Amino acid sequence: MIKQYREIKEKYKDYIVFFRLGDFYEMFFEDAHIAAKELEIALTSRDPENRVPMAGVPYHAADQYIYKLISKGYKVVICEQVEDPKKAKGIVKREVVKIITPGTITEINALDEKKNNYLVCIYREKHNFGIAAADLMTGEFVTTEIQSPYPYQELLDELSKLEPPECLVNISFYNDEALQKILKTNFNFLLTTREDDYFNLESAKELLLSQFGEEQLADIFKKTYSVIASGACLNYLRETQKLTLNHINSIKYYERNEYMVLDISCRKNLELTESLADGKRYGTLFWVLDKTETSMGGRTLRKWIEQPLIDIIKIKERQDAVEELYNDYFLRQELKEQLKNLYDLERLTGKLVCGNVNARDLLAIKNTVKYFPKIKELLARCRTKLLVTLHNDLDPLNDVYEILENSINEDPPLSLKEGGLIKDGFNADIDKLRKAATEGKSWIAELERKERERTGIKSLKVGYNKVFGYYIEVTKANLPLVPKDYIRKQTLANGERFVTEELKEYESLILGAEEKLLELEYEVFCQIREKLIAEIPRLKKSSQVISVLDVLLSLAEVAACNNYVKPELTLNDEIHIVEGRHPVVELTLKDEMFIPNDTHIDCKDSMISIITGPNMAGKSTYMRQVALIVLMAHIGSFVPAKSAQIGIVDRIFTRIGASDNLASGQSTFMVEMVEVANILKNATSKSLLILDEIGRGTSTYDGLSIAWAVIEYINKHIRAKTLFATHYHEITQLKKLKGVKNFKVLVKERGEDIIFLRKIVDGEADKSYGIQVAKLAGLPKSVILRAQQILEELEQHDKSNIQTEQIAAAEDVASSETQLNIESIKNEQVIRLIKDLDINTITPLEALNLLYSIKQKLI
Ligand SMILES: Nc1ncnc2c1ncn2[C@@H]1O[C@H](COP(=O)(O)OP(=O)(O)OP(=O)(O)O)[C@@H](O)[C@H]1O
Repeated sequence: MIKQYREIKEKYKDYIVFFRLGDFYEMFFEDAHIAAKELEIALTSRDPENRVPMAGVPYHAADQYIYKLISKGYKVVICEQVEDPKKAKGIVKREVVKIITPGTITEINALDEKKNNYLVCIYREKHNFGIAAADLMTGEFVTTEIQSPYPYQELLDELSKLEPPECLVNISFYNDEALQKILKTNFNFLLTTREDDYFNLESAKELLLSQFGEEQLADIFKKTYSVIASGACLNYLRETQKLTLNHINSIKYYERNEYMVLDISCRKNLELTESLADGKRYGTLFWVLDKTETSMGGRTLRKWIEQPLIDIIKIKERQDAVEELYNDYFLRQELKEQLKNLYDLERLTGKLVCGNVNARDLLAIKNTVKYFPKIKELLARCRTKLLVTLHNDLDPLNDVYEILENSINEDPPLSLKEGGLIKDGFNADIDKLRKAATEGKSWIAELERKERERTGIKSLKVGYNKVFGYYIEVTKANLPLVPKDYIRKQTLANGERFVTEELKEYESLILGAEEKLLELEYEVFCQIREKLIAEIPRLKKSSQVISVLDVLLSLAEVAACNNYVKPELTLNDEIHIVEGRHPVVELTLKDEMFIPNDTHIDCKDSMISIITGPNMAGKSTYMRQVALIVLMAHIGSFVPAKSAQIGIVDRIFTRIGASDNLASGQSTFMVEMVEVANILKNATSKSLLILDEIGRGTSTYDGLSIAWAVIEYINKHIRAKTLFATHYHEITQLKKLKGVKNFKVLVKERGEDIIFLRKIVDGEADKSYGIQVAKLAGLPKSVILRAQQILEELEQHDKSNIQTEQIAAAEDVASSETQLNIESIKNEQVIRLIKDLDINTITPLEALNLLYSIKQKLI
């Protein structure tokens, strides 16, 4: 066994080998050490001398252990026991049946159902990147390309959208240390590498053709880098997956400019799907908007949030559908009631194609499609375009329901080899077998009764032995009564044994019934599965309809529960929000009421809002709220406001807070500047910029100058709608520029304390109130007092500096006088030199030297 293990390990060096042994998976040597440490399980040994360290996990609980290892970046190979045909019966060998890496997890139950699990493949050639992403569970396969002089940022943006657990890259890409560092510091995925020749255009084309067919590929084949990445991605899947990849049957090329661009820091800062605090869902926009009933709806909503639309027509279609569901309370609740019953049809369909569905999965499919006719009936009441399309596209799948309803047992076992899968009445042979197996004995008793009656032999009995099987025994005295159709089998001392055609037929049924029943049930199950596989395109289409419907219902429900309003979308580059609120903060505030605020920005007179105000006043909340409202409007959602007019925005950029990125070797300030540089490089007049305290990571004057220059640059060159929060009060002087306006957050002073009013009004703040905020935060009294003292001294110092400046200015005047005195001194020295001069005796050389000396004195 250890020999087999070593052989497999030799081939799969970087993997943890799960070796099946009866009811356990065992791991040996180094794998055992890793498993014991990472899974917190006991490390034992296989032999008494402790030479073979071993760790084991139970077979039925293996999923969760595998998931734990995979989420820590390990790769796993599963080996199952199979009979070795070359060896004597009973001897088993182990075969690799599955390779699991973070991007190719297919059946792990512990996975987040509301998240796609992509294997992403990146092919890089100079500044060109091909990206392909496959989700094995849903069968989704998408690809795109990046070709730009500044591709790193765009690559990061794309990856942050896909959030893959594993990335396959070509080796020369991997060898680029700078890029590798950027990837490693920004993401937590497993980087898998393959040699460059793995990324080959010609073999990629061949592979793609065999997977997707010519029709789908005509346009994609024009995108060389996409083709190479897609081919390598597919190759890797084939390499790692023993199961079929038939469910990956469509490929989509997406243009990145179909969606609003949200860069990586924007996704993080706005806490779209993961909170800044702990990476969890609580406190994010997704958390607020997710009232979906199905996992597939949850995944779709997540995608909508991560990819807001920019096509106003498509957004309005979504909005109108949300509005209809918002207005019709009863329809909404009735539809939600239906959706509550549905299973994850998208993933079930994925499993179906992989060929690894069990009877319970088929039952789940049946119990999902069962509700489709009712959902379709409810949708028939809708009038808006998108809901009408959903109604038309929803296939009620009555035939699929019928097949499953008639065939699959209500409570089938997990295993496909234990029987109990198929309902009575579906297949006559199964019925017979089952009857024979379960009712064999009573059938024999019944036969005995029937034969006694027919022959009139009261002592006739049906018996069984291993040599002849079932027989009819008649005593000597009764032999004349034996009917003609009895076939003699054996003569005994006091009687004879017979068989009949009917008995022989039933005997074979009874004897092999159990075994045959299991075989036949499995066969019939496979036939039903094949029938369903043929219906996969219909199943897929309907699950897409349900996902979209679920999201629309969720958006309508959230809008109704949280008092949102339908924003008016425009193409006029203006944003007007009346009484806007932060969708997350308003739900998480405990003791305070959320104070709404207005926003009016455009590309002309109100292009840049400079917002000043004390710490904790609500500047960041306000700016994030504007960005979130704009983003929500672009996904088709209603927004937390009294009214809103939102002009279509191509990108939202945020630079918020100082996030240390020590692992990348970059200081806080450096990170900040890289982000600002990215914004200035990529923002357009259609973008929304949220800039919070730019420049605070360096000395006051440097920071102030940078902030100042950035605003001037945006105002002059980019002309993007901008919200700019700052503590540098000097910046407010920029209001003299056309398009720049000052706002402040109101606070009220009460004695030494301040009260936050959270209201944004025109004008500039006059004070920072930093010490009052520190006091609120609970800094020791002595520290607060000392801080106040220092502040006073500094302010005093500032005042005396001003006085010093005045004195200095006066001294300037004085020094100009001093300069005059020096002139006269110099003149005196020159006069003394000339006074001793005798014009008759001086040689030409002496005259020259004297002239030089005079010059020296005068300069
Ligand atoms: N409009 C509002 N209504 C009610 N509470 C609010 C509002 N805005 C902000 N808050 C509360 O005030 C807290 C601080 O707000 P925020 O972080 O936006 O302040 P800030 O001005 O950006 O502070 P700093 O300058 O220190 O970063 C928030 O966590 C929130 O609890």
